[in-house]
Amino acid sequence: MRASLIQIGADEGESVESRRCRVASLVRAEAGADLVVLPELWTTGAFAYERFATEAEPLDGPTYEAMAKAASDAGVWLHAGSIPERDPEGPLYNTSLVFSPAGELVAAYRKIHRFGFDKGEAVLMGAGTELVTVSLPGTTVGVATCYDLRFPELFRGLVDAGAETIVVSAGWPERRRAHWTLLARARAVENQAYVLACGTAGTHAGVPQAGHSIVVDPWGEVLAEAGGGEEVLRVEFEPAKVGETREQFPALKDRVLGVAVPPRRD
Ligand SMILES: O=C(O)CCC(=O)C(=O)O
Repeated sequence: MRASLIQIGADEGESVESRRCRVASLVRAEAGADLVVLPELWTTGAFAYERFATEAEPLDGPTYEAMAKAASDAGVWLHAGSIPERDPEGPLYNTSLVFSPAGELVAAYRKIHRFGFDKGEAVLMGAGTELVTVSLPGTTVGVATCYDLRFPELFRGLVDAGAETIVVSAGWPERRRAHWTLLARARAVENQAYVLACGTAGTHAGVPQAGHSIVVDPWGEVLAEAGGGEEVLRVEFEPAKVGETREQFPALKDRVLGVAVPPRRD
């Protein structure tokens, strides 16, 4: 399976409309790949909080239109990263969109773990409540977004739902780059799954981005890793390796569920 992770920047000097056109061309240029992945909130930048409301769009808005067309023009499965979604009946959501090679929207995932503690996304957006998987030929893909990477139970839930490849779309800051790499590898090892994690480049809203998009195999080996700037990270991987790894080293079968938790003593 050939995957291309398009690590772009979300610089304020570029309008959202021209970035959308640029990203659509980059996706089209990946014709021949099976799966193309974009980062989190690439229209606005994940830290450009004041732009979430002004640039929010309905699920079938301009980013949907452009990405559906780019996916079908290129004939690829496209994880189009996330948009600030405006739900007419609710709050904003940080929503990832996945398109088939025919340009149909096959999944929308509202980020479950919102980042920012008492500010930013955590207060400006609503939390998703549903795990999302998508069946691609040869592998089932689980969908996660940025801060979700810190929550192993979400990934285990995706594995329980059949995920063998987990795509993480992110806008991870440079300051915690070491966590990004470590957590991507940890999630791959503990779930014996491929992890394809696509971040952003450059700086937006004054926050330098880590870049370093990464693809990790089910044994925890790094198959490919980007640098810090804009880059298309291309990788070829073998989905059957998930089943082989799980069979040869069947740690997932040794899970002990429902262990009693003692009361806290503090
Ligand atoms: O967990 C982190 O360090 C970064 C998370 C983040 O930037 C996000 O979810 O937007």
